[in-house]
Amino acid sequence: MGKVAVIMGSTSDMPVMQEAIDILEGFDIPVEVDIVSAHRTPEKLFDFSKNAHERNIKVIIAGAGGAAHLPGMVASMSPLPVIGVPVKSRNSIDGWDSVLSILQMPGGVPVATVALDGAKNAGILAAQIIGTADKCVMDKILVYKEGLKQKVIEGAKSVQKKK
Ligand SMILES: Nc1c(C(=O)O)ncn1[C@@H]1O[C@H](COP(=O)(O)O)[C@@H](O)[C@H]1O
Repeated sequence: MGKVAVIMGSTSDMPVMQEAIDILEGFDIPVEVDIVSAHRTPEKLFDFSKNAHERNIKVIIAGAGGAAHLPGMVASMSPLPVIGVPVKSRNSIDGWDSVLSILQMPGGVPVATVALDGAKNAGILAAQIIGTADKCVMDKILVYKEGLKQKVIEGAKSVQKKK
């Protein structure tokens, strides 16, 4: 099965990005985790982006805060789908700096951007992409979605009883 790479600009992003890792591990998808910064480790960014598709990585999740150039720069150099996670870092402008840096990509270089601190959805989206070529993962996603539905149905029942 193909791997998902979860990269982030700093170790300080880890509490947010861990949610993507947890989701992927829950679906038994192999995950590779690393710290890569467009600003601070540009050579590593170049090497990672140019070679990821040769290492059985199928999707890249990239999270960063502030002037979050990491996801877009990875997308500029890699042929793989890139999911961007805007992280609300310390000293951020309420997270808007990160959201807009990741979301507003020029035509031709897409980054699938999730919500602010939305690493959980990034993990689910990556799993769904892997699931298109792996029936085992697809079955687990169907079970996951059924679980979401049942939770709402049970929640509705408990509210109705209280009426
Ligand atoms: N946005 C970027 C990039 C990048 O885009 O390459 N590298 C680090 N950062 C971000 O800087 C914030 C503060 O980092 P520190 O906590 O290390 O000072 C983090 O949210 C990180 O993602």
